[in-house]
Amino acid sequence: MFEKIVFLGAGAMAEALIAGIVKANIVKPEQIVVTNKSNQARLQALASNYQVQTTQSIEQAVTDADAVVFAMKPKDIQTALAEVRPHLTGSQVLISVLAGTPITVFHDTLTMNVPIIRTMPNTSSTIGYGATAITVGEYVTEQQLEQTKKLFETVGTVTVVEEDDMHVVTALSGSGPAYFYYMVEAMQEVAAKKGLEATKAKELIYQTILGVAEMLQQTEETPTQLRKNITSPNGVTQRAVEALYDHHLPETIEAAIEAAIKRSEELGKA
Ligand SMILES: NC(=O)C1=CN([C@@H]2O[C@H](COP(=O)(O)OP(=O)(O)OC[C@H]3O[C@@H](n4cnc5c(N)ncnc54)[C@H](OP(=O)(O)O)[C@@H]3O)[C@@H](O)[C@H]2O)C=CC1
Ligand SMILES: O=C(O)[C@@H]1CCC=N1
Repeated sequence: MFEKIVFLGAGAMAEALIAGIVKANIVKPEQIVVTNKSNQARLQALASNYQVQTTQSIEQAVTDADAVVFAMKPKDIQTALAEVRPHLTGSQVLISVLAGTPITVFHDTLTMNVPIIRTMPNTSSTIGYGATAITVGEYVTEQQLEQTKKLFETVGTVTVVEEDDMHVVTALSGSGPAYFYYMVEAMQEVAAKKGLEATKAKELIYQTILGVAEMLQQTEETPTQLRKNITSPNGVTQRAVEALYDHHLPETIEAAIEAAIKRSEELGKA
């Protein structure tokens, strides 16, 4: 495994990965170094919560690292690459979690033959249930690829994809958790309107969504069949599903995914 992993960026996604990696105990917290642009309080919070190292010095962070994770917003990548470039020795693998941003942006900006692995994780990595897609750039060694896969496997599943598929992947699994949270929010709001106690609604809804995920994973059934199993002819579910259809659920989902893909493409061109 990597001896020293550096996170450039200390936001939500960095924390999700750090939390999962530390919990999985595959590298020790002291082998993880985190830095950001300026928010000292944020670094202190991560150090205190996960016992990781923090620094404001890019040089100190990057020079002897063997993996450098780029976890800033896409708009900040050019500045970050300019800061990192003088400290690249050729032995670090660069791992990007940036939405939209193609591997060519790294190569073109750095004008160096550095190994780059582009990933699209999601925040469920925090608890080891992440879904990470990865795509491998030129110059990546077999060992660097295996180590990177292993790293992300400690926080969930890893799916290797073509770089062209990264936009749709981002729309499905990168942003995907937000769609389900939104649905849970809406269900909780209706439950409240109907007068069901919030703790009871929460218990029922959370267990329902967990059960759905496990049924999809554990049974051999398709989602269509699983849905049909619940839908008694002329029963309660049928009415609900018809209402979802009448309110254009499939088109709504498609519109959301198309909008996400479009934004991912825009970020890639920016
Ligand atoms: N959140 C998510 O669910 C997912 C996010 N991603 C990707 O992860 C990346 C980060 O997203 P997220 O964590 O949500 O964003 P946040 O805004 O929460 O965090 C961004 C972090 O980047 C830091 N930063 C900015 N510029 C630099 C720099 N030059 N060098 C080092 N650090 C810098 C910021 O520091 P400071 O606070 O000091 O300004 C901050 O810690 C994005 O590219 C996003 O596309 C990918 C998959 C899922
Ligand atoms: O919203 C975003 O841009 C990032 C990418 C996937 C999830 N969050």
